Amino acid sequence: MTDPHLAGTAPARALAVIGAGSLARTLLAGWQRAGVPFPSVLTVSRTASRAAEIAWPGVTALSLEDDASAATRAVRGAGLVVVAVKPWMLHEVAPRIAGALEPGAIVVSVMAGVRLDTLRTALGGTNPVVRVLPNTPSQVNAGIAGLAAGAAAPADVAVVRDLFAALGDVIEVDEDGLDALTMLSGSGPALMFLLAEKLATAAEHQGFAPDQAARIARGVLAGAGALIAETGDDPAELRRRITSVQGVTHHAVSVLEERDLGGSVIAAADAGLARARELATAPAPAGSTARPTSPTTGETT
Ligand SMILES: NC(=O)C1=CN([C@@H]2O[C@H](COP(=O)(O)OP(=O)(O)OC[C@H]3O[C@@H](n4cnc5c(N)ncnc54)[C@H](OP(=O)(O)O)[C@@H]3O)[C@@H](O)[C@H]2O)C=CC1
Ligand SMILES: O=C(O)[C@@H]1CCC=N1
Repeated sequence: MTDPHLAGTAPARALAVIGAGSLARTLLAGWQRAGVPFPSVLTVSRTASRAAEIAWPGVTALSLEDDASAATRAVRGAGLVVVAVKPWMLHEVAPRIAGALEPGAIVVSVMAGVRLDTLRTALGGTNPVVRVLPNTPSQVNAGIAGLAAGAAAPADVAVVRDLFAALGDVIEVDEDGLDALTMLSGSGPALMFLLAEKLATAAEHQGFAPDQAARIARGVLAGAGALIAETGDDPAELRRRITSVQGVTHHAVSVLEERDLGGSVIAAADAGLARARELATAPAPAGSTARPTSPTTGETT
């Protein structure tokens, strides 16, 4: 009889997460919040300090620093394996897990850019592999994820779809669509947070104390998000309701339009798409082992 931890629906499967960084923690927090009852959850990080950060109740956190065979141990007995390391770490992770994957275990890659062909080859070519591109609001079950199924069997795709549906919306696309979604929905929350940061800076520029400026920015972003989520109304319509003829909003928005906000966002989307495509083959960027590298762009590593 098939071990129930290796087959069936997502909640029935033992889960291994390779990587314990920002996205791994986001996903685990979202699944815990949604009450997805995995029979067991193991994570693997490079360092013991990172493992300590994710050793939550119900999570066994292993590290390569403590145990060089941690990745192999984690995937043995797992019916679901989520690979959540930086794209340029795949070459180091794949040899550790390829030979240890259980027959039929579904591998979910959340790595930006890395193509299904590359993943299948690196992992030995026998396990089903599905790519998913989640975002950090998944932590509060308000995420949006792209899913590219490739050649995976419909039953396996359904398991992965259900898993990410617990974290929010799931859009099924081909791999080119997934590369585009990497910036649009994967990085999208960062654009919104950047806008909130700029709003706080503008508030300070106009004389508000830093704590008041932060409250203003947070309140505006949270309030606008709640309004669009709860009403389901079109963002253009919600904006119109704020914009009086020749009023304050009209004047403020005109400044952004004159400076081509729309063109800037399209250019940002194009730059993100180009980088996602580059990540398919790119080596690690310089300084990528130290984190954070930049207070301006705020990379995690
Ligand atoms: N952050 C986001 O919003 C999104 C990220 N992604 C993708 O998710 C992936 C992870 O991103 P993110 O979580 O932000 O990155 P982080 O740098 O925060 O996390 C990467 C994790 O990988 C671990 N790691 C590195 N090498 C190994 C190894 N050989 N074996 C096991 N674990 C290892 C690191 O361990 P240690 O900390 O100990 O070094 C760290 O815990 C990336 O591929 C990214 O493209 C996709 C969508 C959104
Ligand atoms: O910045 C990155 O590369 C990852 C993918 C999308 C969001 N974070």
